[in-house]
Amino acid sequence: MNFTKMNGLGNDFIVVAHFETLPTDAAEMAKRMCDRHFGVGADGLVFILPSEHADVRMRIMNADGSEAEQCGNAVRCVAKYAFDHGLVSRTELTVETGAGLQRVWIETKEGRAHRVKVDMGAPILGGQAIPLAVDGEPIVEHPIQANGRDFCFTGVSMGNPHAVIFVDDAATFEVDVWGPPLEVHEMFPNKANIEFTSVISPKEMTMRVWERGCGQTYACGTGACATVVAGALTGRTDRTVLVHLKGGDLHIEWSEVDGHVYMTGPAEEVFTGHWGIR
Ligand SMILES: N[C@H](CCC[C@H](N)C(=O)O)C(=O)O
Repeated sequence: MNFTKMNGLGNDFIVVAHFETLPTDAAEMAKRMCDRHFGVGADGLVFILPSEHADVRMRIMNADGSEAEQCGNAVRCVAKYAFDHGLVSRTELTVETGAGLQRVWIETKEGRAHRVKVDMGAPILGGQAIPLAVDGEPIVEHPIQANGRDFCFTGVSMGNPHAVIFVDDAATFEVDVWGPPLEVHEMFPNKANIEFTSVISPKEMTMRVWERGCGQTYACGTGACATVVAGALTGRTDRTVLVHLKGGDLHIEWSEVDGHVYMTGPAEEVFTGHWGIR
């Protein structure tokens, strides 16, 4: 099976584009192929499929075999793949995801997709919709305890669940210690992606992330969107913010016009390969 290895700011994916529908063993494929010792190695396995409603459809499996509703970095990679490999000929396209229909705008460089802007839709802020084990809207700075330590989180869904926790210095925070117990906390019926964020200024933040089904990743597009929404909801930031991630920067705008969150960042193709013995 041929695949293409891509990433968005180091959040890396194995991209497969020749299936008509999701393979029945997609979860097992993801676990084997994403393994960084016995497989190709990646945060996720991404399928580009035909769509009746959009130019292409994306379905994404996390490295643990769970399917995610949405993935911002992967949408940028899918858009780049579709443009560079001729699935679409326009620099404006739509990608169908588990969160709905994403409008995408591609900026090219030397004839290839370079930076991609995605309309990630409106954030979902209701407790039951995220989902959280508490109701209300929005859920802002809500107390939560993990392994005896007290935190406060703001709940945001971009189609997938996020808990944004503001800390003094995200770049040095012990993500691998506190991410795991929070990911599976009973507050999150479908588990959650956990963002640890520090504010540099109203227009700049640093974020690190423990992703549901993957662990700490170099970047999380939906997480960066959730982080800016939480920053604005808590009065810490404006609605247009540059988010510094481990793998690089994302430009995020939570529009006051349509209430949608717009994410702009790079997408990269690194190599192609063949899975299985020829
Ligand atoms: N692990 C996430 C999916 C990938 C999200 C992230 N890689 C992004 O760029 O948005 C989840 O289970 O919701």
